[in-house]
Amino acid sequence: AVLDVLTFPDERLRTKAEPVTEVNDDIRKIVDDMFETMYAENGVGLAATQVNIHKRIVVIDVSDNKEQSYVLINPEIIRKSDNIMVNEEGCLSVPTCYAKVDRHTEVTVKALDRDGNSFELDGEELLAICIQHELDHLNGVLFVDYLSPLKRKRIQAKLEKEARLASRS
Ligand SMILES: O=C(O)C[C@@H](Cc1ccccc1)C(=O)SCC(=O)c1ccccc1
Ligand SMILES: [Zn+2]
Repeated sequence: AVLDVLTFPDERLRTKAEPVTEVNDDIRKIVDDMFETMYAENGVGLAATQVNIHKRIVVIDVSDNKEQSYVLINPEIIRKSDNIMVNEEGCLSVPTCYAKVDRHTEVTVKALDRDGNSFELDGEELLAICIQHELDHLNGVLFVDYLSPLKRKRIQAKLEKEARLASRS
């Protein structure tokens, strides 16, 4: 099922997700729903926090033919490059807003897959950015937190105004 994505400044996006204790069919159903939601929203990643499920689960597919998808359960970054790159980021939970964010150019993440097997994934460029962006979500961190308070306020005001207008129509 396509799930509802929480939007900033919804406080539930600030929840710290809990580790998954057992990778079972319930977890696999959440993973399937998260992929369906991510593809429906044209995202390249999605964290369970964004669909109000506070478990450490992330789905990613940065491929352009939807052939290279990853499931990251209880993900941890175990290596990251010293060099940093700046990219304009968006977020399915902060619609219509984009801003420059610093990220490590390369990261290695250790996680469990959908069968509960441990694996390591080495990401560069967009995959590295996405891994860092999604793991932030699991810790209640949004890319707008890296901006100046003034910029963050402007984004909050813009989204709250859009939400008011949307609720009236
Ligand atoms: O809100 C999310 O977590 C999804 C978000 C993750 C993200 C990945 C990489 C950079 C910034 C944010 C997105 O998928 S936003 C859509 C997007 O960034 C993108 C879509 C198509 C091609 C390339 C990037
Ligand atoms: Zn996001």
